[in-house]
Amino acid sequence: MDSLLRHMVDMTGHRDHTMLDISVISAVQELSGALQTRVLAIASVCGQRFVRPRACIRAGGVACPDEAQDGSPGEPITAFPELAHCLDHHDSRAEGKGPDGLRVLWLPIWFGDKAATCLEITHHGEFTGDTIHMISGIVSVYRNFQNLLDYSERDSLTGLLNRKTFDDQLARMLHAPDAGSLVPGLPERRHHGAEEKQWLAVVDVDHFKGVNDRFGHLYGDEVLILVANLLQSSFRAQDRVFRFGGEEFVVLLRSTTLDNARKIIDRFRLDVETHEFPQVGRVTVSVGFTSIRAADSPVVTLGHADQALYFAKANGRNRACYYEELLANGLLQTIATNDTAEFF
Ligand SMILES: Nc1nc2c(ncn2[C@@H]2O[C@H](COP(=O)(O)OP(=O)(O)OP(=O)(O)O)[C@@H](O)[C@H]2O)c(=O)[nH]1
Repeated sequence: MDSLLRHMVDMTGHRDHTMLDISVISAVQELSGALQTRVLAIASVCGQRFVRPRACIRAGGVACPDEAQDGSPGEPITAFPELAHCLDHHDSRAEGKGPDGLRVLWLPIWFGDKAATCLEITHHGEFTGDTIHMISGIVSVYRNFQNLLDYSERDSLTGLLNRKTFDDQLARMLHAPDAGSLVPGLPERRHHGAEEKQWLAVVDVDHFKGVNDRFGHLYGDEVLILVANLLQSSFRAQDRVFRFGGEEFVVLLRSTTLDNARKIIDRFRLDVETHEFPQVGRVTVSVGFTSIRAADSPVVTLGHADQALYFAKANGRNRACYYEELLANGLLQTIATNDTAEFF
């Protein structure tokens, strides 16, 4: 009992998903006497489900697969038939027996009808009812705590990531390889001769004050929610979309060429322009975007995209402007930036 309490205190003391994962698998590993415990991430890429280990503990040591080393979405779900069946039937757990006689228990972490995470426990012998009961209890605490962490990282109106998580996500993106091109069975998206980079785009709703003034804040909020939905459907799963506050959004685009970044951003701009917003009608957005260089601080990169955004605003709105191009054409000038200055 002491040991269980100690683990509960440890699990609920973290404010970071990776540390929470490690403390959960440490608890399960020790309390169930398992051979191996893993946290598996379940992701859907181009309609296919993949399973990727996010954290793993084996024989007393923690080994955490590093995103920087492993950009692949993982193994296809077909390699885990019992888990696939369990997910399809919304079951709380699945058990399997390996060719070596080892028993495996999978416990998906359900949020409504979605499970993006699963615990996998490998054991010498059969799992007793008591062990399953104890692990299920830990999974419930894990789920509640993951929920709390998610809540603190997301904007309550749109459900997008909030500003607080931006620096962390930017660092992850800079250090992770191109996940999209590593999907097994799918053609690589690389373009011969064209350089793939990471991109940052700042999106701002045009004349949004006018929307609030004419239709009221409730309709203004509705516009923000619909723009957030269009952002999420326009960009890929490996990109990241944030609401920075007010009517301003930021997108991190992972590993693509300038031509593609332009196309994706412009397709989104057009999606907004052609969307029929209830009551409000037509809404447009302006976008400023720039390439992300590891040498630049987040503040400098945001400043560049922001300069391009202001250019778009000052030159007709409802357009996407590329910072480096404006600079090369003499339409913008480099601004000496104090790295510690707050742009937003
Ligand atoms: N409904 C709603 N309005 C918000 C929210 N956050 C900020 N706003 C409003 O967004 C408006 C932003 O207006 P401005 O910064 O003047 O910009 P704009 O009218 O969009 O004009 P341009 O950006 O120059 O095209 C302000 O009226 C804010 O009150 C929110 O969460 N909900």
